[in-house]
Parts: sequence; structure tokens; C-alpha cells
Amino acid sequence: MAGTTLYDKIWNDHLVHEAEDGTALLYIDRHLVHEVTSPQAFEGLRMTNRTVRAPEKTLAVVDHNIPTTNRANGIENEESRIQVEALAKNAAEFNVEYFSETDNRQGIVHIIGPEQGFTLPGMTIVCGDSHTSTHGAFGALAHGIGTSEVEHVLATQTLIQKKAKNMKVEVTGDLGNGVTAKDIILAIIGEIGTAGGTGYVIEFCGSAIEALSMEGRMTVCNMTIEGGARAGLIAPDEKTFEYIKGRPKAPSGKAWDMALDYWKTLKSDEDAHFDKVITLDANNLTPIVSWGSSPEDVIAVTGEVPDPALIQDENKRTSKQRALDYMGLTPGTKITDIKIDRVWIGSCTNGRIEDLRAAAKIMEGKKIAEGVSAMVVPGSGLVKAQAEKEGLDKIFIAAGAEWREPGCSMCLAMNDDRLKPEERCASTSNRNFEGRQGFKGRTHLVSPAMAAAAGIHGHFVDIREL
Ligand SMILES: CC(C)[C@H](C(=O)O)[C@@H](O)C(=O)O
Ligand code: SF4
Repeated sequence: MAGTTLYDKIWNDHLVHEAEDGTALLYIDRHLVHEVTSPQAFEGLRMTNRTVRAPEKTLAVVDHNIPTTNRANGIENEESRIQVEALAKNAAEFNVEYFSETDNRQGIVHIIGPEQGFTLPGMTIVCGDSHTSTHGAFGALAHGIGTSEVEHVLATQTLIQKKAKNMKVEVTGDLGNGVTAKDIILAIIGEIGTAGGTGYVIEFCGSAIEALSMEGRMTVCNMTIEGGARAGLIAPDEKTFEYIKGRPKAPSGKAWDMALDYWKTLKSDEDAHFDKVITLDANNLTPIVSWGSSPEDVIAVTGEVPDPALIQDENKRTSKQRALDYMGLTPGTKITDIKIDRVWIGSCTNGRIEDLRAAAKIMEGKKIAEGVSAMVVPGSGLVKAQAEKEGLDKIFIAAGAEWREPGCSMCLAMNDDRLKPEERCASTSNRNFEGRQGFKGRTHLVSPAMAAAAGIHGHFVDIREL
């Protein structure tokens, strides 16, 4: 019999029951909760007189709706305010630990989990949020769930699931200068398409993945969902253990040693069976810019806006033509000739300290181009504090960028941070859907260094040539 994959192992270790048709009940180790997808779930518990089964395995935080300036003034938008107030009330009533907007540990849910040592290898981790795949960077099985499932997990600490298939994405070779984790995952999505991972859990491996920092690995796993996969994961190694050690919620003492023994077993067997294997050579990768309204619409910074007329499939041709119209772009335009109006640096994809360092390195001693405005939003209060300790905030401010309070912000524009119609933005986030960053706003997905450089020059530039 063939060996098992990392996904198989975590699955088997959490299987409570499996019905004949393959429907399974999985034990859930960690449940992260935010204000958008939890109100009805808590309401459901209340109506049926239930409690939260394992409050110590549940952690709540506000991130999507909170303002990134003047928090003391409260939230003007009524819908946002109600959601935030509901989470505070629900967390108190159901005894769940809660990071409010005044807590310095507050931040984007997928940034604070790892930061607190709440996210650990080998665990099953869920959250009512699609980018829960981020936590897979630690060798955890982590994915998003819907609000009714949030209620189910709150009440039972289990989840009904069907097993996905195994896909391996191996990234061989080494990344060149100026090419980052963001470019790896954009290239992968460009290759497999937004439906390429449907029905699979992806394990990322290979020398270029191993060489990434934990921050970089989180960037890769974060966007797995944009490739359609259920989850993405990376086998834990010394870097993973090093990152976790000493974090507030990580095990310590004897429990640490025991955990470490277990974590070291968390890898796919040599002879494990994968249903699909994809290989990419990191040496061939370049900095990437998205040109359309789907994360699969990507091209090298050295390239040109593609011509949809050349696409054979009619539906695809029409949809890509529409994307170009929406983006206000003409086929054949050099990517480096595209001028931008805004720069947005942040999100659960690229709002960690390493991302801010990369952006600051480019902006240091420079000024944001005339007519361009830039905003830097740290992913958490702790990222913000660390950045300020390193003086990164001063670099951003001196360059003319705004330095904000942590949250999702203009990644999806649920607060006041949004693009105006037809404004063009170099953004470090993960989705470039129509209207994602504001009504008729135009999003180009890039790495933090690429976003910063576009801000300085007023158009996209190849950071390898700076
Ligand atoms: C609001 C939330 C449910 C949503 C998600 O699931 O991902 C958001 O975080 C996003 O990025 O679009
Ligand atoms: S930062 Fe963006 S992608 Fe991440 S959870 Fe918030 S809205 Fe979703």
C-alpha cells in the first residue's frame, strides 16, 4: 500500500466517524472567529440554548469592519458598528477570548492566529473566512467554513466534511532577486487557473518553498483558495518550530518537547500517492502583476497586457475582454507603462512584518510620485508595534504614505478605505474582483516591493532593475 500524504495523516488523526458514503466527522482543534460570519452562528446557539463546546479552542477578533484611523471616534457606518458590537457581546456571553479594536493584539484573523501561537502544526483549524488556508503554512489542515458550519463547530467542536484529493505543487530551484512568495503563488494560480485546485488539498514543497520564511509560506498558503483548492499546506520544519517557540499560546516545557516529537512526524511519506502533481521552476519566475479581474489574470512585469481576441474559447474570450474593459486597459500595453493612482500595502496576504520591511526598503529616502496616494496598513497591532520599533512607519510617512491602524481595510473595502471609481491601485492583497476595493475600482495584485516601487515611480516597474 502506498504511503500517506501530510493531508491524509492530519485527516486520519482527526477522524471521529466516517459514514459509508465518505461523509466524515472531523475533530476541530482551533476555531477563529471574526465579526462578519459569526453573528447568526451565535444567535443560533442562543436560540437552541447551547453553549460553546470548547471556548479555550476558540479565539475571536474584529478585523473586517473596523476603521483604520481615529478608532476612538467609534464606527459611523451602522451595519459595521452592529457587527462589531455583536461580536464583543457574543464573545463575553459565550466566554470566548476576544481581541477588541483597543487590544494591541488585534489584527487580521489570519495574522493573529500564528502570531499568538494559536495556530500549530498538525491541527485542524477553521474560521468563517476563505483565507483560513493561510494557517496551512504551519502544516495544519486549515480552511474556511460557512456561517452554519461556524455554529456547528461552536456547538460541537466538530465539522462534517468529505475528504478532498491530494495535489502536490513542487517549486524547484531558487527565487531570483526581487521575486517573492507572492510571485510564486500568483504564478501557480496563473498556471492552474482559479478552478485548478477544485476538489484538492494542495501540499507545497520543493527547494523554493523550503527556502521561504514563515511569512512567505503564509503568503503562498493564503492564496491557495484563489486557485480553488480546499486548503494548502507545507510540512513543518525547523523554521516553523523556531517561529512558534515562545509565542503566548504555544506549548512550553514538557508539552513543547512532546509537541515537537509529534510535529517532526508531520510530512508526506516518500511513496505517498498524489492525484495530481505540478512542478514549477523558481529560476524562471519574475515579479508578477495581475492585469484583469481574476487572480489567474497574471503576467510578468516584463510583459504586455494580453489580447483576449487570441483566446479560442468564446466564453473565456468574452470574460477576459470584459475584464480588460473593466480595468480600462488596451491589449499590447507594456505592463511598465501602466500608471497607477493608489498604492495599498496590507492584508492577510502581505501585511506581516517582512512585507512591511520589503516595502520600506524600496521607499526609504524616496517620495511617492505626484498624483499617487499610498496607504500602509499593518496586519496586526503587534506587526504595527514591531514596524514602529524598527522605524518603518517613519520611512513610509517621510515618503508621503499614510500609516494606519491594523485591519482588513482596503483589501475588501468594508470600512472607509476604498478606491474611487476607475482609480487604479497597486495592491498587495489577494483578490482583484470587480468592485473588490471599491465600486469600479481597479486592482492590480503585486508583491509589497512591487507595490512600493509602483508608488515611487507612478507606474509599474521591474524591481530587479532598481
Ligand atoms: C468577509 C469574509 C467572509 C471574506 C472571506 O471569506 O474571505 C473576506 O475575508 C474576503 O477576503 O473576501
Ligand atoms: S485581509 Fe482581505 S482577504 Fe484577508 S481576511 Fe481580511 S478581507 Fe479577507
